[in-house]
Amino acid sequence: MMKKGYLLLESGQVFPGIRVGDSSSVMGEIVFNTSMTGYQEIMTDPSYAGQIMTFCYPLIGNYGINQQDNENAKIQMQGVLFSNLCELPSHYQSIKTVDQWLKQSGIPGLANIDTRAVVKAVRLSGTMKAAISDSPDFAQIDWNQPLPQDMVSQVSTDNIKVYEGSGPHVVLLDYGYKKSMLTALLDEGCKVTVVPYNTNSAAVAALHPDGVMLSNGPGDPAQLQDLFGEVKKITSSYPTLGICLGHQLIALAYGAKTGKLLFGHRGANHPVKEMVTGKVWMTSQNHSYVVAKDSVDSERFSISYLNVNDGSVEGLSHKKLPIETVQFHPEAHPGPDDTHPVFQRFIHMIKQSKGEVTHAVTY
Ligand SMILES: NC(=O)CC[C@H](N)C(=O)O
Repeated sequence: MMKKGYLLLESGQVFPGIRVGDSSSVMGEIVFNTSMTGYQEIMTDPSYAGQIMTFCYPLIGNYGINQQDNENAKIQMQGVLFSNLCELPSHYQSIKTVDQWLKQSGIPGLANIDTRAVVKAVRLSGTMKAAISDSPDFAQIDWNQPLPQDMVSQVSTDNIKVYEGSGPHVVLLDYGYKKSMLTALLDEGCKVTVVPYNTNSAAVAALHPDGVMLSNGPGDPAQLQDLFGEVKKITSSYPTLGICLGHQLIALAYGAKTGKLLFGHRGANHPVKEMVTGKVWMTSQNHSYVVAKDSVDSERFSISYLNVNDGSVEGLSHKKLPIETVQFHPEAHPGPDDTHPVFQRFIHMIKQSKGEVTHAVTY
């Protein structure tokens, strides 16, 4: 029998639904994603740790869950909200339903939620605390309870992992990396060494990298200030690519500030303008925080990409050192991979620094 459940928002609204997945009650920060495809990739993106995620697209689960599309071994989000969740998927690669997967993973969800109304509430009040509960009683929730903190240490790897390749050696600092970032580097022939998020500059140097990449990850980048000093040392020593949280950390390490958007950018069609060419690319995004434009030291960095919708900073380029950063996700999954050349230009930058190529990067 279908069991009732409720989504409660800190702003006071209560939305009835049907319990799916695990039967636990949770609190998290409510966010929404507008992608029309890629629910398995979204649900396994570690940057959602601590959050309750709302799927705007009304039909989820139709092609089931397969063995290929996970971006991380686990679902890291606190909970998930659906409008219409498919119970009978149809796809030759499907091995289970979304509901079965959530149950096995211990993650609670709600289906039959009026997700359009939820998204309108979040757009109005911003990301806020939310709870998934068996009861609609607002007073039973301890709204003062702090949201999960220090999530990067929970989603990062504990040990070093090496992926062989014949090309440049890239050390990937793992703040909760998506598998597709690793795959993008391996597809370009790189050897990749994945290291824990708090690996210091001496330990990175001992691995003799040709370049370093700083991954995406959950939470507020400004709370990771203990890492800024080492991030600055590492990134000033090797050609660097920073993606999403990695981009934010590099900006902070060089003295810029970050702020929080009202409800963030989460979806697969966020337009960004590449400043060098004037071209607009469609990008995949998942973030709440942004680098404050006025805080960027223009002597050192140029803004390489801007968001077309709200003018926010989407990328930085160091004027002297080989450091490139992007707020969007060039690895896609889900979403368009039109910005995959970001990885190719990173590798070009590595080859330039080794003297293997002399011509300038092409756009
Ligand atoms: N995908 C990411 O790396 C997200 C970065 C950061 N947690 C934010 O929300 O802005």
